[in-house]
Amino acid sequence: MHHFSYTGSNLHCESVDLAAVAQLYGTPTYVYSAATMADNYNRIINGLGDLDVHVCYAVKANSSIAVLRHFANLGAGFDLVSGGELRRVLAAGAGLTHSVFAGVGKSEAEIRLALESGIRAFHVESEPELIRINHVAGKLGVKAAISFRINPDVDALTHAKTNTGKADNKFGIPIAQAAAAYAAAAEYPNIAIRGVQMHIGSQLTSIAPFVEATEKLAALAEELKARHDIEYISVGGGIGIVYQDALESGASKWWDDQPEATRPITPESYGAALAPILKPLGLKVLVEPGRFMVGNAGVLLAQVEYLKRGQGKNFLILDAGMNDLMRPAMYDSYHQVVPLRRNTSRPAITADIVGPICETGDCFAKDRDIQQLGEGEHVAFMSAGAYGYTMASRYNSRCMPAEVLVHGATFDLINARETFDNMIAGENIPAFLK
Ligand SMILES: Cc1ncc(COP(=O)(O)O)c(C=O)c1O
Ligand SMILES: N[C@@H](CCCC[NH3+])C(=O)O
Repeated sequence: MHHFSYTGSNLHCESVDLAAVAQLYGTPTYVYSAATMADNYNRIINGLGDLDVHVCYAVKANSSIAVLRHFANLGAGFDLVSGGELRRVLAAGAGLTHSVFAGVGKSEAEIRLALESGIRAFHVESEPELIRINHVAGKLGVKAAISFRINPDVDALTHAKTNTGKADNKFGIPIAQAAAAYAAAAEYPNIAIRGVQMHIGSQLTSIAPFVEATEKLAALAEELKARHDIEYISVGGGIGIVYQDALESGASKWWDDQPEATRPITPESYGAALAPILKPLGLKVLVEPGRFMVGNAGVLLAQVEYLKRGQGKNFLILDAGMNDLMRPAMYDSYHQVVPLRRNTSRPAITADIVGPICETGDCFAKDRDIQQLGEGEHVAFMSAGAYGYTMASRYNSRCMPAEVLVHGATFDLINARETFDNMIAGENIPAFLK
């Protein structure tokens, strides 16, 4: 259940009129609902209720420091993939006792920072990485806790760019080599084995790949338990969310109407399918959801610059571009676009919804039916809370957008819009050019 709906003709987030946010802070601006994030966290916990479960929220989905603080307050740990994410979690005032560090290219500096900050475990993706972690831990005089990320060679049946658990993906140790990798790890003096981990892909809309991969990982964990100190099994993230008609889909009815292949997984169906496989292991269970926790908890507000009437084509030109919300350009992703002020007496138009960037790919939607809108009016991109701001860039020398967090009837600016001065600061002209 998300907390975005029309009250009268105005789109609200919780009890806040989003037009008021756009008015006060301008656009493009991301707006997040604290209540939706809390609901999502609780649904994951309850969905897996039967297990000794800990949520490691995948920071890459939305790394705003206020959002991290919110999840830390709810009891979550974090799934990190860089020193930058680690520093943001510390800046949020959270410890790393329940946090894990993933990624195929951990640098020596990142490993050192994670060890010094008390990371719970590294999720190791190759033998050279293990050697490096052992080396850095030795220099610091500590033992590094590790789990291997296992590549189970399962097709997640998602977009080719978000499949991560097939043999030809760069991620993880092939499952056939796992037992040998653990045996080798046990010989390193500065390494302590803690568990097994996988992550097969993102935006999964079918439960079957989760089940297949979890069965493979659970069998491996069972085998390893006899020889190693296996404390937990981490099943990664990947739970898909609703993008199509997101605004009407607060209730579960929408999911039930969908054909099996496109029906997003619910935490309840996910828990019901995985718990019987995981429970007999008697291990702690980690989950690393990113998108599910924040995706439907955020929107991107944008303003109409122009309605351009082209040759047999309308273009609704916004002040948000692909640099602000990259998903449509990168994955052809669908985001519902709705007016902040709904006016049913207005005619509908069919238009390409585009941004100001000098790229043909700067197109959010092709031939989309939308209420006619003019200069200065506002729209919201639904389901933009995950991989929105975190994938934004300054392309075309545009400033990073603002971020706002709604809590009931109040809202706070949690990240101010970048200024031109800020964007330029730090660069300099070398002497030979002066
Ligand atoms: C290791 C790991 N865990 C968790 C996630 C979060 O995935 P999602 O946002 O699909 O839940 C990712 C990103 O795909 C990941 O690489
Ligand atoms: N960033 C992607 C998904 C990849 C998740 C990280 N491995 C998205 O916007 O949907």
